Parts: sequence; structure tokens; C-alpha cells
Amino acid sequence: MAVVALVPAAGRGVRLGEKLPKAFVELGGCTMLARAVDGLRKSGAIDRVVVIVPPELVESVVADLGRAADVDVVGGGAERTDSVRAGLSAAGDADFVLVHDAARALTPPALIARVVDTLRAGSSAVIPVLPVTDTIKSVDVLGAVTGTPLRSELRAVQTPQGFSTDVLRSAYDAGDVAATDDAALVERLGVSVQTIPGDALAFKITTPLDLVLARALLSSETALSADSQDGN
Ligand SMILES: Nc1ccn([C@@H]2O[C@H](COP(=O)(O)OP(=O)(O)OP(=O)(O)O)[C@@H](O)[C@H]2O)c(=O)n1
Ligand SMILES: C[C@](O)(CO)[C@H](O)COP(=O)(O)O
Repeated sequence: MAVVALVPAAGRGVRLGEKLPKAFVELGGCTMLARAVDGLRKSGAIDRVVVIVPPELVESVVADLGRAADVDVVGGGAERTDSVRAGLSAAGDADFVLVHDAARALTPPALIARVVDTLRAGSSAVIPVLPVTDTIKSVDVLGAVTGTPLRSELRAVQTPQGFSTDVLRSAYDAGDVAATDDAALVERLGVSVQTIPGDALAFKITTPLDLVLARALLSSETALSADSQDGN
């Protein structure tokens, strides 16, 4: 059963505020993108990787990462879902696809392997999650609180998110709907999405503070060699 990982890396990284598109920012001697691809390889669970990069960078990424036989490079789109859609069209006849943000560059390979194991065990859609530690409020456009969802029922969602390829293709074929993750599109089909424990190290590098944390973790071997963090 072949597994292809799609790595959306075509974002601009506006919130990070670096000069380069975020996936190409240096993190411990290589780019975030190269580190994310390395983690996928180290999981031992992935057959091929499709990286989705800003269209103007396709050529240079092909010359770099794309020389490896197990990596394909395609151009992305304006929204994350446009980029995933482009990657999906290059996934070929894979049985399973993982969608994994380049921005989650420190994701432990063991978490990636657990997502694939859960797919192989029969789930059609799998997402790693962590309990939420802050209280979450909903608010209206003026900032007034409209509700307080029960925290025990909330989870923070990470990547890689894993799917049977047919299921993810059906979700994307169902229309061009805005969504901040791929599982949301699958939920709209009525397909059950299974959660598994995520890992604190799979955090998304979004802001300058996240980048400081990622660089500090890379200089602290113990933090990164720990098996699992907070993944209950
Ligand atoms: N049009 C887009 C937007 C995002 N992504 C990718 O999706 C992942 C998660 O997105 P995010 O962390 O929000 O990255 P950016 O969109 O680059 O961040 P920002 O919103 O701050 O610009 C990243 O690996 C990003 O490169 C993508 O491939 N194509
Ligand atoms: C897919 C995701 O990483 C799950 O948490 C997240 O929704 C991506 O959101 P972003 O706004 O593109 O960072």
C-alpha cells in the first residue's frame, strides 16, 4: 500500500515576517522544507514526497530537493487548499496521502509513522491532536464574547493529516470551499475523522517567537530526542 506525503510549502510566511517565503527560512543549517522532508523520510513510512512551493521557486527546488528519486516538486496556489489540490494531482495512484505543513519542521518521525499505522489499521482519515490549554472564546465582529465552548471537547490540530487517497480526492472534488485544514473538507463528506495523540514538537512555526523556540530546541539535543511530548 503506497503512501505519498504532500508538503505544502507555498505560503509567504507573512506572520513570520522574514524576507524569504517561510519554508525557505534557515533552521539549524537547512531550510524548514528540507527538515520537514527529512522527518518524513526518517519515519520509514513514506514512499514518495510531493513538495508544493511558490511557482517562481519550482526550478530552484527541483535543482535542490527534486534531484532525489523520491521527491517531486510542483507549484502551489494562493490559498493552502489550492496548494494541496496541486499536490494531490501529482500523488498518482498512492493508496494513502499525508498532508504535512513544511512549517511543522520539527515533527517527530514517530508521529508520522503513527498516522500511517492508523491508516493501515483501517481509518480513512487521521489527524494528530493535542488538548487545548487556554480557554477559548467565540467573539463577534466588535470583539464581544458570544460563547465559551467546553474546553474538554476542544483539540488543537496538527499535521501530518492522513487520508485514503480516494477520500481526500472526493473531498477536494466536492467543491472549492474555504477550510483551514484538510480534515474539515473530509468532515463535510460525512466521513469519520479519527484523532490520535499529537506531539508538542509538531508545533507550527508561525510567528517570530515560534522560530526562536524551534532554533533553541535544535540546539538542545535532549528536547528533540525525547520520544513524545504532551501527546495524550
Ligand atoms: N498558499 C499557501 C499557503 C500556505 N501553504 C503552506 O501551508 C503550511 C501552513 O501554512 P502557514 O503556516 O499559515 O504558512 P503561511 O501561509 O506561509 O503563513 P502566513 O499566513 O503567516 O503567511 C505552510 O507550510 C505553508 O507554506 C501553502 O502551501 N500554500
Ligand atoms: C493545517 C493546520 O496546520 C492544522 O492546524 C492549520 O490549520 C494551517 O493553518 P494556517 O493558517 O495555514 O497556518
